[in-house]
Amino acid sequence: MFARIDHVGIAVEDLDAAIALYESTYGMELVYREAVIDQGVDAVLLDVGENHVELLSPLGPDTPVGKFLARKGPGMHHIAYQVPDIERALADLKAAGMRLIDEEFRIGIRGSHVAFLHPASTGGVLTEIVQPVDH
Ligand SMILES: CC[C@@H](C(=O)O)C(=O)SCCNC(=O)CCNC(=O)[C@H](O)C(C)(C)COP(=O)(O)OP(=O)(O)OC[C@H]1O[C@@H](n2cnc3c(N)ncnc32)[C@H](O)[C@@H]1OP(=O)(O)O
Ligand SMILES: [Co+2]
Repeated sequence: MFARIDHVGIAVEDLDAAIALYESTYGMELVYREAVIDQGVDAVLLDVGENHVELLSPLGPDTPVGKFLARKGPGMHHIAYQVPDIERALADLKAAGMRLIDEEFRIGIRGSHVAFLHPASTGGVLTEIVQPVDH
């Protein structure tokens, strides 16, 4: 079902400080930045080979990442798998008994089509599926 890991999402308090760590210390290249209002985050993508690290800082306390930071502090927030057909993947995952947060895809970073599975049905890992769009 999953083609590959698309990105790992990491919740941070201070986006610019985190970018400095990943760029200067790890030598990763920042390739994209966007405030994704629908998800309540300011987000960046950094290249790691063919995959990405996605750094996320909340646009407010009552957002998924804002609540996560208040509860757990900074750290790994989600894993995202690439799928070739997100509507098909959502139907298959629902049929397999997975708890979907999103019954239909939403628009994620860089215009990608994204949807989340609830951590209660994934062994505690917030899981995103992503169908990238061509640029
Ligand atoms: C940049 C855009 C996009 C992309 O293109 O890549 C993104 O990645 S956006 C990323 C931010 N958006 C989201 O996370 C959307 C999906 N998340 C949600 O809808 C919610 O966060 C949630 C998972 C449904 C939880 O919301 P809520 O129930 O309101 O939060 P609580 O704080 O009450 O927690 C309930 C329950 O869930 C556990 N939890 C919460 N977040 C995570 C997490 N990231 N990983 C694992 N578990 C998580 C939390 O610990 C609670 O557990 P219990 O205490 O056992 O009930
Ligand atoms: Co993500």
